[in-house]
Formats: sequence, C-alpha cells, structure tokens
Amino acid sequence: MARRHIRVVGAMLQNAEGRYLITQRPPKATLPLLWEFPGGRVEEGESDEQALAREIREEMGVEVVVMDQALHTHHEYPTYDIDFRVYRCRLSSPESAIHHLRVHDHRWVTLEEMSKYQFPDADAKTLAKLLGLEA
Ligand SMILES: Nc1nc2c([nH]c(=O)n2[C@H]2C[C@H](O)[C@@H](COP(=O)(O)OP(=O)(O)OP(=O)(O)O)O2)c(=O)[nH]1
Repeated sequence: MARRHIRVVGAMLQNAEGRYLITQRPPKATLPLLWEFPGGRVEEGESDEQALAREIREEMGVEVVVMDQALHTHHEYPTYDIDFRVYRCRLSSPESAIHHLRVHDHRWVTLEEMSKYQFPDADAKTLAKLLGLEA
C-alpha cells in the first residue's frame, strides 16, 4: 500500500505574558499523551488557516486569528509522513477559557519550560527552529 502523506498544521499561540500554549494528546490517540502545538490535519478543500481555526475550535472551544507561517518541516514516522506547518496565532478574545474538548490537558509555557515536555519526534526540529527564531 502507498505510504500515507498527511498535511498537518500547528499553532504557535502566545498569550499576553509571552507564554505558548501546548496541549496534551488524548490517551487513546496516536502518539498518546505526548505534548504538541495545538492543531491537526488539513482536510480536503480546506486552507491551512481554516483547518487550524477549526481544529482549535473543536479541540478547545476557542477562536483564534491565524497569522504568518513561522515554520515548515517534514518528518517520516514508521508508517506515514507528515508535512508540518506552524503558524503564529492569537486568541480572538484574550480572556477565552481553554476547554478540554479533545485535548487531555494544556499548559501555557515559556520556551525554556517547553523542552521539559515530551513532544512527538516531528517536533524536535520544530522546537530547535523555534528556539532559534525566538532567541
Ligand atoms: N497538532 C499537532 N500534530 C502533530 C504535532 N507533531 C506531530 O508529529 N503531529 C502529528 C501527530 C499526528 O500524526 C498528526 C496530527 O494528526 P491528529 O491526529 O492530531 O489530527 P486530527 O485531529 O485531524 O486527527 P484524526 O481525526 O485524523 O484522528 O500530526 C504537533 O506539534 N501538533
């Protein structure tokens, strides 16, 4: 069978204190309980911006404004490849409460704190680039 290639979008979502939102994948998802940049797959006919806003609405019940693309990487997992783009985003309403609709947990973290959480393999490159970008 052909190897699957999936297009994934993630959010670099900063709050007023400059902390980034990271979310924990559900226990029964692929890559269970790993921490990640909120987001998910881009579906047929969707733009990256539409997909990211939809995923974040479905996962946490909040609205975001998607801004510029910050990072783009590829990663090969054992059974599929991802094309992963990360966009800077902000909450449409800064005081919005984060709901755990499809995420197990969330944290607002500094870049230093981020490295203490376990992320999927694809994010090693993303995190290194992010540290480089924001340094
Ligand atoms: N959102 C997100 N996904 C990531 C990150 N790093 C990483 O390897 N991924 C992978 C995990 C998954 O294989 C894929 C995202 O798919 P997903 O399962 O979250 O997407 P989805 O919500 O559309 O899920 P599904 O309905 O297809 O199950 O990208 C990341 O930082 N954020």
